[in-house]
This record gives sequence, C-alpha cells and structure tokens, in this order.
Amino acid sequence: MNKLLQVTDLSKNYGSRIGCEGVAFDLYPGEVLGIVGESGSGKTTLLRCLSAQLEPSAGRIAYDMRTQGLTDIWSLSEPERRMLMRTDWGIVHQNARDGLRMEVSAGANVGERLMAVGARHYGNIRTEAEDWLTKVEIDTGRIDDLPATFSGGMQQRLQIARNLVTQPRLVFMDEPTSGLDVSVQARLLDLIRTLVNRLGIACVIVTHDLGVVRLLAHRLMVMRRGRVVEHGLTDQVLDDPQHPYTQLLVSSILPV
Ligand SMILES: Nc1ncnc2c1ncn2[C@@H]1O[C@H](COP(=O)(O)OP(=O)(O)OP(=O)(O)O)[C@@H](O)[C@H]1O
Repeated sequence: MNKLLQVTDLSKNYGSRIGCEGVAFDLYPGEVLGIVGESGSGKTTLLRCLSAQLEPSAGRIAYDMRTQGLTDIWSLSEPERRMLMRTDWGIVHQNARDGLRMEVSAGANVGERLMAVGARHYGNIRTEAEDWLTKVEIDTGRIDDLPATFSGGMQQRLQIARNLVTQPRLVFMDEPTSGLDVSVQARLLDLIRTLVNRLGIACVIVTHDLGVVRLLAHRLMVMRRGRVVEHGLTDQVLDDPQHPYTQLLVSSILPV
C-alpha cells in the first residue's frame, strides 16, 4: 500500500522557542494516528504544520496527491494547497466556530464544500447536505438554521459533516471532543469512530485524553517538549509504555 503522508525531520520554532522538533512518521490510507502529550508539548504546533496551516521551520511533509504521488506540500502553489485543504483533506477544529461559517445556514456549511469540488446542481447539493445532517444525527428540519442556534455538540457534528462531505482521504482533528459534556463527548466519539471506519478515512487526532486515543487511534505518538518520546501501536503504548514520561502519563490518567 502507498503511503498517504510521509513526514521527515519536521521542526517548527517560534523564535528561540521550540514548537516541535525532529518529528518523522508515515501514515497509510485509513490509518488513525493519535498524538498525545501534556499542555505545551507541541501537539497543536505539529498538527497545524501537518495540515499546512503553519509553515514548518525545517523538514518535509509529503502527501500522496491523486495525480502526482508523494509531493512536498510546500512545493505546491498556494491555490493548489488551498484546494487540497478544501477537498482531499478535512480539518476539524477544537472550537467548532473556527471550522464553521457562522453567518450561513447549516445546509450551506455542508453544501459549500461540495461546491468546492464542482457540485452545481442546487437540488443535489441540498439532498446531499440533508443526507449528511442525518449521518451526524442532526434533524434535517434544522437545515436552514444558523449554526449559532445549535448546541456545542451539534455544532461539532455539523463541522464533521462539513469536513467529511467531500469524502476526504485525510482528516486532521484537534481535540474534537473537548469542551463538551461527558455524555455528549461519548456519543460524538462513537460517531467519529463509525464514520472514520466506514469511510476508511485516515486521521491525525491531537488530544490530551488517552480515552479518546484508546477508542480511535491505531497508532499513538507521545510528545514531550516538542519531541516524540514514544511511538507505536496504541494498545502497546498504553498497556506497556516504555518511556518514563509515557509511564507517568498513563499511570496518572488510567486506573491501574
Ligand atoms: N504562536 C506562538 N508563538 C510563540 N510560541 C508558541 C506559539 N504557539 C505555540 N508556542 C509554543 O510552542 C510550544 C508548543 O505549543 P503547542 O500549542 O503546540 O502545545 P500543545 O501540546 O498543543 O499544548 P495545549 O495542549 O495546551 O494546546 C509551547 O512552548 C508554546 O508556548
């Protein structure tokens, strides 16, 4: 199987401060990679670099473009990169408001992404938007409502629908369930797991919640002070952590 993403020696500095340093990994189609670590360990910096929202200071991020194969994403033109981000990739932000257009309806939020990949027929776009609202458990009667009238959990589900409607091959998620009630979190996680598995989407998920990665991620990277200190199969890393920092993280969060 071809690699979907190949990351080599990736670093991002903010002046003299290290955001992340020397990160390298491959991601294959359909694979879910979790990135965990304490606050300030570089998770968000890494995710923003991987998803082309932030230009790295050094290193290479190559993505398997449908026509060109593995291509350095920073060798693409700005419009090409933006197109990639709008179609073949999805980015689910921690705060749904950052990933939604709050001034247009729920249906338009979903339909807009379809238009980015060339859909023009209003009736088809609306039908597809309704279909996706149903998939993320939002009543289709709310299709013309503004996202601001939705609850936090509904906004997050709408953001997921907006991202998945174009059938991306890779989705980046930054703490997708934080800030929600525990019961809402559990349902949302279950929904993400079902959709990601059913559609065979590759995912990179940043979280500080080991329960989230246990449920969703095939592989896990543990970060500390900008560097990856441990990387392996999720169950292996969580059940038999090798690095002292991972041992501390696991013992402090998971009941023994
Ligand atoms: N815009 C910025 N300017 C300067 N330093 C930054 C900036 N963003 C992040 N940093 C620094 O980079 C390091 C990594 O931060 P980052 O936000 O990536 O960590 P994180 O693991 O995502 O933390 P959290 O879980 O709290 O969101 C920290 O030392 C942080 O202070």
